[in-house]
Amino acid sequence: MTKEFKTLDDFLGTHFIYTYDNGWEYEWYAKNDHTVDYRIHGGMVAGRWVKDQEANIVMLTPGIYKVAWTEPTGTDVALDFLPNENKLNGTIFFPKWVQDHPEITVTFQNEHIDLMEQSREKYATYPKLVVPEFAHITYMGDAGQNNEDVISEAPYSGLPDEIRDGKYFDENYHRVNK
Ligand SMILES: C=Cc1ccc(O)cc1
Repeated sequence: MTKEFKTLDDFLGTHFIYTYDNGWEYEWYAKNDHTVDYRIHGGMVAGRWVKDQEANIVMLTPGIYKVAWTEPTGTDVALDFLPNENKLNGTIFFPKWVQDHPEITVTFQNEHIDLMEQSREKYATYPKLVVPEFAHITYMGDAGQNNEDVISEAPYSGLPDEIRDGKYFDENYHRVNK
């Protein structure tokens, strides 16, 4: 993808893969102006995936976007995307229990919201683990808004490469071999 990002509409519907400087690899989709989907390929909670997370999404100035949300786990996230420079800055604020029991969160969260809410009550919130990192964007795709094929299955080894190699989506940004 080579377009220059100027407006909020340029950002909405964009699908990203990026690697944080700490090595954590994330895949994230601006599904619409208030919703995000994502999949985690590397890092403390690799294997986790989420659809239809409500988020606040704004353009700060042409081509620079801020996204923030709070999760059922109690994890808070703030991302600043500079897609024209292939980079972003993200800060993740993990409650202590996610650091202590990451395996509880490594699932398709949408089917386990009750477990996330029970766990955030049962275990410790503090001290939080704050992870502020820059990331390098390794893939950008124009998926269009509300495309349910973008994040539609659990992460697996090699998936980011399939996407980057153009083997995962067809010309209409639908998943191949579905
Ligand atoms: C905890 C979720 C999350 C999703 C995307 C990202 O870049 C950082 C955190």
